[in-house]
Amino acid sequence: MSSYLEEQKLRGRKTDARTVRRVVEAFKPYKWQVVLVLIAIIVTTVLGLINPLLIERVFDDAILKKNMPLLIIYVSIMIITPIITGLIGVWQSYLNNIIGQRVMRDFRNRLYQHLQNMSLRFFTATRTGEIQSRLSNDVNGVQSVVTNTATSIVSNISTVVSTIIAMLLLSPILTLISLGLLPLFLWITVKVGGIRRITSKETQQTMASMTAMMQETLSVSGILLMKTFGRQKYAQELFEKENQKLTDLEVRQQMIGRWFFMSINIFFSIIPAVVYLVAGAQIISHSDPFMTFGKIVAFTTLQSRIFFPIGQLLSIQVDVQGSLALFDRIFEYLDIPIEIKDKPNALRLTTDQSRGRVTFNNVSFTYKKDLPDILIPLPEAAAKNGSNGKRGLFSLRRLPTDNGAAAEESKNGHNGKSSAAVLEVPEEPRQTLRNVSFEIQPGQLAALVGPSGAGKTTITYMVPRLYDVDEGSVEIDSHNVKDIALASLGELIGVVTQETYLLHSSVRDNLLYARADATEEEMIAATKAAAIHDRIMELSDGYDTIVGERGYRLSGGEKQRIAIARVILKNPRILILDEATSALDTHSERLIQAALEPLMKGRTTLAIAHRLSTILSADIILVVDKGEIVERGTHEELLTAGGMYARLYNEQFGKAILDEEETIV
Ligand SMILES: Nc1ncnc2c1ncn2[C@@H]1O[C@H](COP(=O)(O)OP(=O)(O)OP(=O)(O)O)[C@@H](O)[C@H]1O
Repeated sequence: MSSYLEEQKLRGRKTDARTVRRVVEAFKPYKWQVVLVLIAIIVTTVLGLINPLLIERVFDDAILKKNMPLLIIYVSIMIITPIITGLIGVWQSYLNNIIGQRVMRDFRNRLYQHLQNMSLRFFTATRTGEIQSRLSNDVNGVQSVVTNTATSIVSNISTVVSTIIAMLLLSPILTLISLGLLPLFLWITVKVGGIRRITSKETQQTMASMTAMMQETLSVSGILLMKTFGRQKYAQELFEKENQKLTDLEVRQQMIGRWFFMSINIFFSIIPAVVYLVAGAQIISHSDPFMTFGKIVAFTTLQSRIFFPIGQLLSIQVDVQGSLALFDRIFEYLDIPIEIKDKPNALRLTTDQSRGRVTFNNVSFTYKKDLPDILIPLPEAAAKNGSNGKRGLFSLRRLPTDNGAAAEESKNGHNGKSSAAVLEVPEEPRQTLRNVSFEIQPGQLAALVGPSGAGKTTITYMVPRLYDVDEGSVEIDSHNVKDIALASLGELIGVVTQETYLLHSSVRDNLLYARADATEEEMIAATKAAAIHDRIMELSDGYDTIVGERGYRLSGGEKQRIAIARVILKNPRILILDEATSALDTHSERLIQAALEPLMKGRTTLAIAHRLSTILSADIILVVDKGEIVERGTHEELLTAGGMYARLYNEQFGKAILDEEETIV
C-alpha cells in the first residue's frame, strides 16, 4: 500500500519550493481579494493592540486619578474596538473562504479536465480508486491549508510582531523576561509537534489501507468473491485489526494534543507570575519609577496574546508539510502530458461530409507498460530507498534492450550507479499489431475474426484514437486520423462494446446521451429499430425508468439493444462493433440480430464478429493471429482456402451450424 506520505518521502524535499510556487500561482486570479484579506489582517491586528494598551491608561489615568468622564471614554473605546474587529474578522473569513474554495474549485476543474483528456492507456494502468482519491481526497485534503493556513501564518506573525513592539514600548525589561523563557516553550512545542507528525502519518496510512480494504471488499465483485470463497471471517478480522489500530492512533493523537495545550496553559500561568514578581518588586523597591499598576496589567494582557500565535505557527509547519505532499500528488497528475490530442488546426469532419472509408496502412502497435517520464522520479527514488517495485503505476521501467550489463547489475542488488538499472527488467513486449493493412469501402462490413488475444480489439482502438499507432497510419476518407479533430472522430464513429455501460439515470437520458437534441419521435424510431421499444414500454415508468449501475436490472440482451438504439440515434458514419461472446437464448439472439441490421445499414462497419450471421454477411473477413492479418476474403473464399479461418469456423460453428440453419436461415 503506497500512501502519499511515502511518496513524499521518496521524492525528497527538493520539490517543496517549486510546489509552493505553483500553489501561490493558483491564487493569482484572486490577487485583489488576497490583498484585501492582508489589509484586513493588519487592521485587526493593530486594533487588537488598542485594548491592552488602553488598560494602562484606564488604571493609571482614569481609575487611580478618579476621572469618571475619561473612564467612560476609555471603556467606550474598549467596547467599540472588539465589535469593529469582530465585524472585520467575519468579512475577512468570508473573503478567505471565497478565495480558498475558488482555488479548490479551479484545481478540481483542471484535474477533471486533464484526466478526461488522458488516453485509455492511463486508465488501464491506474487503479480507479487512486484516480478518484486524487480528485476528491487530495484536493479536499489541502482545503484547510488553502483556506486557513496562509492567512493564519500572516495573522499570527503580525500579532507576534506587533505585540512584541507594544510590549517593548511598555517595558523592555519585562519583555526580555517574558521572551527569555520563550526558547523553553519553543522546544516543547517542537517536540510535541514532532510526535504529532509521526502519529498523524501513521493515522493517514491506516486510514488509506482501511479505505482500500473497504473499496475492495464492499463492491459487487468484491462481495461476490468474498462470499463465494467463504472469506468473510478473514476479511472481518483484517478489518477489525486495522480499525483497532486506527482507534488507538486517534486516541493517541488526541492525547498528544492534550499535553500540548496543557504545556501552553502552564506557560500562560507561569510567565505572568514571573512578571508580577519582577514588576511588583520594582514597585515595592521603587527601583523603576515608571512602573505602574496599569503597566503590569497591560503588559500581562499583551503577553498572553503572544504565546498562542507562536504555538500555532509551529504546528502550522506540520500541516503545511502534509499538504505539500498532497499538492505534489495533484501536480503530478496535472503534469502528465496528454498523449493523444488535437494537432493545431485539426480537421473538422462532420458526419455529412464523411463518406466513411477506413484504411489501415502498415499499422504496428505495442502496448507500453510505463507512463510518461514525468512520473519517473518516483521509481528512481523508490529504488534508492529499496522499494520492492510493487507500485502499480510506477512499477515498471523498461531498459533499452542493449543495456544488458545494467540489467545484470540491477539483478545483483542495486548499487545505484546507473539510474536506469533499478528495478526488475521486464522483457521487451511483443508487438501487439504488426503491419496491419486493409481498406473498408464506405458502407461495407468488415469482420475481424481470430483467436483470443490476437489483437482484434486493439485494431478497433486505433480508429477512434483510443491509442495511437506506433508505425503506419489509420485513415478515414484518406485523412490520417491524427489530423482529424478528436471531437469530429467522436461524432463520426459509433462504438458498441461487449459490455454495455448504462448511466444511473432514466432510459431516456441513456438514449439521449448519444444526441441531446434528438426528438421523442427520433428516439422512439431508434428504439423500434433496435427492437427494444416494446420492452421499454413494459417497464414500470417506461422511458423514465431508472436503469444503470444501481437502477433497474435489465438483462444482458436488453442492455445490448439499448446500446444499439443509442448508436442508431447517434447515427455515426463508421460503426465499431464488438459483438458479445456470451451466448444468449435464441429469442434474444434473434432480437439482437434484428437490431443489428438497421444499425449496420449504410455505415462502414468494423466488427469483431462472433455471430455467424455477421460473419456471413461481411464484405470482407479479416483473420487476425498474433497481431497480423493472416488471411482475408469472403466466407466462401476463406473456407475454400482451408486455412486458419476454415479451422476456426469448423471449431466454433461446425456443430452450431445445424441448429443455426434450423433457426436462423
Ligand atoms: N491495456 C493493455 N496493456 C497491455 N497489453 C494489452 C492491453 N490490452 C490488451 N493487451 C494485450 O494485447 C493483446 C491483444 O489483445 P486484444 O484485446 O486486442 O485481443 P483480442 O483479439 O480482442 O482478444 P479477445 O477476443 O479475447 O477479446 C493480448 O495479448 C493482450 O493481453
